[in-house]
Amino acid sequence: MADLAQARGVPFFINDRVDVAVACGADGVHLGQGDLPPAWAHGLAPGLLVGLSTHAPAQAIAALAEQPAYIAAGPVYATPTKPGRAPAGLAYIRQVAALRPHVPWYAIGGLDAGNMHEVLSAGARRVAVVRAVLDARDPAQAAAELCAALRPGVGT
Ligand SMILES: Cc1ncc(COP(=O)(O)OP(=O)(O)O)c(N)n1
Ligand SMILES: Cc1nc(C(=O)O)sc1CCOP(=O)(O)O
Repeated sequence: MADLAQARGVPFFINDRVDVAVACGADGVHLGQGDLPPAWAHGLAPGLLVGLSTHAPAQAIAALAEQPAYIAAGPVYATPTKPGRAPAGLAYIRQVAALRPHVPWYAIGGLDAGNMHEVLSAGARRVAVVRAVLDARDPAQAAAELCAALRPGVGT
């Protein structure tokens, strides 16, 4: 996977596991609130990029102080991919946008081409999705529709 991503110029992140990220030559590791603290990841693997999940304004502020490569903000909507996790809502997206993060940030959770305009209106410019692509009958078509919804007017 690392080789495939590198050949296409796509950053390759491993979820949760710093050791696996280092072992496979990944560009970075994604850490949730219950995972290894980001400072530990930086200490254990100084060259490794670190992405961070956040679910509330205080977490976003703390995450942005940890030299992240990016942060994720969500879940915007309740999603079966994260059962039991309370939605942070569009209000949280507005709050993160108001922080004017100095690194890329991604809205996540319950997003698809049909509701993309809502997170765009709330200030997000990047999104991460699971079901919108993985559950689609035609994942390539679904990805193209997401790109079109994310950048209205581009390519039309
Ligand atoms: C951008 C992005 N967000 C979330 C994840 C994975 O998150 P997960 O480990 O399922 O949950 P958290 O504990 O991080 O909230 C990811 N890989 N990338
Ligand atoms: C992996 C993940 N992280 C979230 C967070 O809020 O940090 S929500 C989420 C699930 C996203 O899946 P779907 O696009 O199917 O809703």
